[in-house]
Amino acid sequence: MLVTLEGLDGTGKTTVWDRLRADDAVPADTVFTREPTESWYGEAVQRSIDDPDADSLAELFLYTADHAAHLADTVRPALREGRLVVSDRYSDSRYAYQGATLADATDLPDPLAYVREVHAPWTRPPDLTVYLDLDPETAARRSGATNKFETADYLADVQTNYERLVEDDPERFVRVDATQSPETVYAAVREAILERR
Ligand SMILES: Nc1ncnc2c1ncn2[C@@H]1O[C@H](COP(=O)(O)OP(=O)(O)O)[C@@H](O)[C@H]1O
Ligand SMILES: Cc1cn([C@H]2C[C@H](O)[C@@H](COP(=O)(O)OP(=O)(O)O)O2)c(=O)[nH]c1=O
Repeated sequence: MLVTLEGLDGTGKTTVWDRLRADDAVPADTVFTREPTESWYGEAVQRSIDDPDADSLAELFLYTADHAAHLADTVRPALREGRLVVSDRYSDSRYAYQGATLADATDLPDPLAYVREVHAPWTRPPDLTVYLDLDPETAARRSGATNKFETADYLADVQTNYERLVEDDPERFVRVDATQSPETVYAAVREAILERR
């Protein structure tokens, strides 16, 4: 089963992901992974994140290349072995974030739909996506605004895109209110994952 953690920067995804790793109720052979990855593709993505002048379309394809390699070398092999895979960010991050960036930078009529179309023929959709729901102002504050994506204005557009993704696929998503304490958020995520397994 493929579980993904999604939400704006600063919503607590990595906090939850770390706690899951230490949870005895989670199968010991679970694969914990993330996007951007630690590979050289992920390093190329990181260079683009750090470049305020990066071309938005080029950036989409860097993230997408990282996703393709991640699927081939980590996600698909683990799923073939019947293991649980938990990814801190996955393709919905591209649909939501690059959907927002490309809306500003290009004349694409529906950037979110375009990014989904690019993925559709070859990606592996998650079985369950936990969406950590938080207002853009708190998200920007918690994330410390350390990169170009972490401004409340931009995150508001990203949030609108996430809402559209949830609306289009309500059965895949479980929404968790990320304004709650870390303990309460974790308990809700844990229950959602263990229930579906
Ligand atoms: N439920 C929560 N309430 C308040 N602060 C939180 C909560 N979860 C995480 N944090 C804090 O918010 C910051 C961002 O958390 P992090 O897990 O790195 O988010 P993300 O991976 O979604 O960017 C960290 O300082 C973390 O300790
Ligand atoms: C995976 C992914 C991340 N991002 C962005 C979101 C983050 O601002 C940045 C780095 O991701 P990440 O390291 O997960 O940030 P955080 O822990 O703060 O949530 O890359 C995209 O724009 N598209 C993508 O496909």
